[in-house]
Amino acid sequence: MIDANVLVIDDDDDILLSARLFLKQHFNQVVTCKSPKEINVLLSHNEIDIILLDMNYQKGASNGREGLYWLEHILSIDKDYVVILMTAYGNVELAVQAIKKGATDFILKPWENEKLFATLSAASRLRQSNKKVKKLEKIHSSLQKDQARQFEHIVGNSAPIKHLQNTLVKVAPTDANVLILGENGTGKQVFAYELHKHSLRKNHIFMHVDLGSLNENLFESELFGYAKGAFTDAKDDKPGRFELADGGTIFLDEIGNLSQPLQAKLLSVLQNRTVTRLGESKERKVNVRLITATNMPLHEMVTKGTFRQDLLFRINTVELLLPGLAQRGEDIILLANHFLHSFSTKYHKSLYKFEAKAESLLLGYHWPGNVRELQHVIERAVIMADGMEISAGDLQLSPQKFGGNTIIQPEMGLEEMEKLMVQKAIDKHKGNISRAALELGLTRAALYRRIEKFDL
Ligand SMILES: Nc1ncnc2c1ncn2[C@@H]1O[C@H](COP(=O)(O)OP(=O)(O)OP(=O)(O)O)[C@@H](O)[C@H]1O
Repeated sequence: MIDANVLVIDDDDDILLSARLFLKQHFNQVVTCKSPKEINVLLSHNEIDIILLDMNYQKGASNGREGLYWLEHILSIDKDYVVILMTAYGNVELAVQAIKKGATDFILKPWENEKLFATLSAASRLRQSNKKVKKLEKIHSSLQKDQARQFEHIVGNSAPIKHLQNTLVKVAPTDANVLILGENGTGKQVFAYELHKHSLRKNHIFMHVDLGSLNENLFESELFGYAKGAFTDAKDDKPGRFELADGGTIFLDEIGNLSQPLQAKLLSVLQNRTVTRLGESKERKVNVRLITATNMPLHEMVTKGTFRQDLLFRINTVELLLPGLAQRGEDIILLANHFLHSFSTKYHKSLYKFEAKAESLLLGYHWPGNVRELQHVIERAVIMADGMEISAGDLQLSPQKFGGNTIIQPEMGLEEMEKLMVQKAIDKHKGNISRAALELGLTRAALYRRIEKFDL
């Protein structure tokens, strides 16, 4: 039994009866009707997959014009309907014309049952694959929407973030290969997606591949695909991520984790702009924009010989270095408020601000896990908090967790803490105001104002 529903439209009762008797043995559901005028109602009430359509309805008519008219009508309702026309010998040319207009096939009357079955089962396979494609298109577009929602925009007002955003706007539409460097949780993925969103490929796919999660065996089959029979489990042909990303952007995350042999394989794909599926010799052209990211020191790794210099040169036409959160002082409260509002909505709370003590704590913390850690801290605090404000206690940041040799304590006031951070940055950079300002996420002028204010 084939899992497809067939609609047969013909003005001849005998034809309808014999079609129904035969098709019922092979197809899920068979609906018949005498007049094409009922098409709208029938299609809106039944899940029809295949339509078997006669070409002439009015008495004595043989020019097939009605069939063409109803064919167009059906395809205007949904272009993915599979329509098969029924025609007498003399009308074969007309049937060919109908195929040009979008019919899938035609069958000659009187039909042989075997031929009718073969035509309809091929049609049902086509319908199934049309449905699959539609479903995948839907998944794709909803994934893209999800991604867009998840990374609505880059939150940040500090000098380094503004500088990065300026660079991003210039680089995004160029198709240049971009390497994003930065510690864990600094927003490398957010920036990669933002680059895609501002590129000329924005309406195509953004394919994120976490290279860190692919072992030596999976790397090639996942990235370049395989042919049926290439290995024991290869039951079907499968395109790799590069082919799937064709026309769009491929984001290779954790590129610093690649072993030397895999670096060589990747380099050859990037140089030739073609991939070869495992078990095949055919080279397939791929047109992708490449963005890579890592938290590993790639330049140092090149010096040590653990990362190929030629691969680095291939991927780093433009480099973006994302600063750690602790070096973007100004952004901490901005991001914290951003997360506060989104988690408040998610957990149906009416929290709208942080108590002053809580803000001081956030500013003084070391943030080794960067923005991701801040996001988790705020999520937990929103869940724990009572009332309208997040208190210092809700944050659950213990003094021991404050990094380095800092002497910042949670009970300090905001001003005191700010003064200490400014002093620390100036000491660390041995009085170099530009570098200290960059670390604090301030302009030089803003840092000078604070130096004056705190009499440093
Ligand atoms: N500037 C930002 N604005 C808004 N959200 C941000 C920003 N930076 C990071 N985030 C959020 O912080 C989390 C971590 O960011 P992301 O995954 O991009 O970091 P990453 O550097 O790619 O991390 P990893 O190296 O661990 O893969 C994400 O949930 C992201 O949405």
